[in-house]
Amino acid sequence: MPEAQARFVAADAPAGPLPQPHADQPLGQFVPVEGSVPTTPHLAPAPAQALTLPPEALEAPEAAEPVAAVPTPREGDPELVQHAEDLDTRAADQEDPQDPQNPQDPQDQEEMSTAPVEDVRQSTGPAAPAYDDAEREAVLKVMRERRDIRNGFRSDPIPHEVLLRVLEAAHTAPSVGHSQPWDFVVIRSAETRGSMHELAMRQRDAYAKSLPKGRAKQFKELKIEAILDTPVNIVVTADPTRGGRHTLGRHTQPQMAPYSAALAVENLWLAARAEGLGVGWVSFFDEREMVRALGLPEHLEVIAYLCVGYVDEFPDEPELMQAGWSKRRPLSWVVHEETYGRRALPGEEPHDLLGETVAQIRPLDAKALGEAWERQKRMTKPAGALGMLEIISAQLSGLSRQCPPPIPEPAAVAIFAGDHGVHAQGVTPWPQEVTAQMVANFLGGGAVCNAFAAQVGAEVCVVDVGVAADLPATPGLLPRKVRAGTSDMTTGSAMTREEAKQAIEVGIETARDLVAAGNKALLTGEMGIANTTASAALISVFTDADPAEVTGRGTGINDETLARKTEVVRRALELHQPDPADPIGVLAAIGGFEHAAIVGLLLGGASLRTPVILDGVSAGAAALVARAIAPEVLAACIAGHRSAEPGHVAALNKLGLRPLVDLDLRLGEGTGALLALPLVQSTARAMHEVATFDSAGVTEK
Ligand SMILES: Cc1cc2ncn([C@H]3O[C@H](COP(=O)(O)O)[C@@H](O)[C@H]3O)c2cc1C
Ligand SMILES: O=C(O)c1cccnc1
Repeated sequence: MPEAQARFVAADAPAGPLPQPHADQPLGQFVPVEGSVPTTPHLAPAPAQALTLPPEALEAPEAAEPVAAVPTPREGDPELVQHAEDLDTRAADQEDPQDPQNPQDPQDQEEMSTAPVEDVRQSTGPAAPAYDDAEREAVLKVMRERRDIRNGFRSDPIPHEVLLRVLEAAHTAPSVGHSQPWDFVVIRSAETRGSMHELAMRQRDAYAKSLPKGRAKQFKELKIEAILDTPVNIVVTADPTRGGRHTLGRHTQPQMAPYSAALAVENLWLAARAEGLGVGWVSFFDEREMVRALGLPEHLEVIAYLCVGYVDEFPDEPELMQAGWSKRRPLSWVVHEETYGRRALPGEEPHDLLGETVAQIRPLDAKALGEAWERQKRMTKPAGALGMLEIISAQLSGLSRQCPPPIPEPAAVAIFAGDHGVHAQGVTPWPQEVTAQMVANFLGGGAVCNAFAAQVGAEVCVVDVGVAADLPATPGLLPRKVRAGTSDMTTGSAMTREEAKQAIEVGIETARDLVAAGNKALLTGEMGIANTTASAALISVFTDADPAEVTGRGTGINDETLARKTEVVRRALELHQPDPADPIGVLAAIGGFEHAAIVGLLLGGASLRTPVILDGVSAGAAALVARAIAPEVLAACIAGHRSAEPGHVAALNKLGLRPLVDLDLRLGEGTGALLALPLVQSTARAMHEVATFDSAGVTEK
């Protein structure tokens, strides 16, 4: 039996002392038949009892919280998120007076600073005093509790003196060369607000049309402006000519004028919060259209259109977070020590992104898993009738620690693109330029993955992790090139170990970005002419299969080229003698940048407890590498489909993953994963929507 799919076997009880697997009741258990993936479910009669995982794949219920020490949340401070573990939970305290990292007086602060400071004037006497605790807390509180408000405005008028204080606060903002480039146009007339509302509605529609379906559904539920609901609207403009041509600090950075005006907006916003006034910043405007509609001088830039009014309440969290549109990024993701990429919070050692990610990967949660099996039993259907999909829904529950699990929508496919030095060995009939050309095609919406993504409502995110050609900046393209293609693995290492790690980190960061942006499922995709050669080499190492068994026809090659490709794989393995116990070494020797990035996407997804649907042979190869780095990564992995490449079958068998779709696809790009997405979503939806025998009054047998 493949190792990992043995995870999903029948057991007596979902929680408590972990039961032994029932060898004779393999519901949904994936049993490979003579080394090939079965095309029909090998389902035994449905067991009456719950299904669960073997002990090693389970996390004891009491250990459901992260093991690593997480700073305790501070009451009334829901917003700060320092570490990834907190992404979905609560914040940590930065200003705990007991915390030696947060000194109270400047003397301590000096002691905490380890950086050598050169040429600093010798200080005499005490430094200027800080605010006292209550004052500082008030300042931090207003920043924490400022909200962008769209809902719950009241029509109560704003007294002049209140509005004046708010505008005065805005007017004290810092500005480039003290140019004070802002103006504030206070709009109260219903007619003007009506015409602004119309402009915004048009842009809202245009934006909605541009969204993937999975997102558009969510967006439809969102209120994006309160132009008509608020008694006062304020237009904040910037005059880029104010102060004359020699404005200090604007010489090389002309954008400093609008930045300054944006700081005035923030001041206004904070002061408004302190007055109990809600502010909503509407950015659904064509700026020039608004300038004309409001009759503003043409040389002004519009920085903000603000809706201001009293509110029923200030929500604890951003409205977009409450709506599941996005998540807050932890502070630890964004603070770098000395150089970009050396992430460390003050007082902490810089942490390694890969190590940190691996440390956060946990097995499926036993409690949620048990609840899922219980719920499956109570749903109005014969036990086990949803076959493999019951297993997936239980996996989603265990992964998210929630039953029913969140419906994995919206979803995004990350297509990692890279080129391959081994292309020089004549392993594919296609020229290398096709990689870059297909990237352009993905971005233009003309590839198969685009059609499938549109059909299932997923976002397409293209990442250049190693394309040979320089790619022009294009919306939707993430430029993350580690190097312009790997080296030829038959003559040396494809990548250095450092490059392989860098590409893994690209994948981790892609997972972080997509999950923080609100995606609830990630899909793997790739583009790289010759990458099936690297996939075959990786799979051979991790499955111990002979290159002849796992090297396939890729884009479609004749027997002669297949024989050459197989020999190329064999030669590379002989040259490097890769050691599967050193997965990053293997990846560096014979992998591709896109394989490494997929490894990172899998690890990143697992660390964020977000399901990752695997596509074809390159994803299978990458999953083998990821599993060798962190075995529990499989908790997040769902095999989307089975590709026609023989290596893919070997990889899935070794991983113990059973594919959801089996249609002889041999394309890549994420196409197989995209086709599987609705199946994964359906199973979660069933958990939410299907009635139980009790609730529907259906008699049980
Ligand atoms: C037009 C075209 C579109 C593709 N889309 C995905 N692939 C797929 O084929 C390539 C790997 O096959 P091999 O190892 O044989 O070169 C990868 O780019 C993979 O994504 C394509 C290949 C081509 C030619
Ligand atoms: O199935 C795949 O993943 C595949 C097959 C051929 C070429 N590229 C990818």
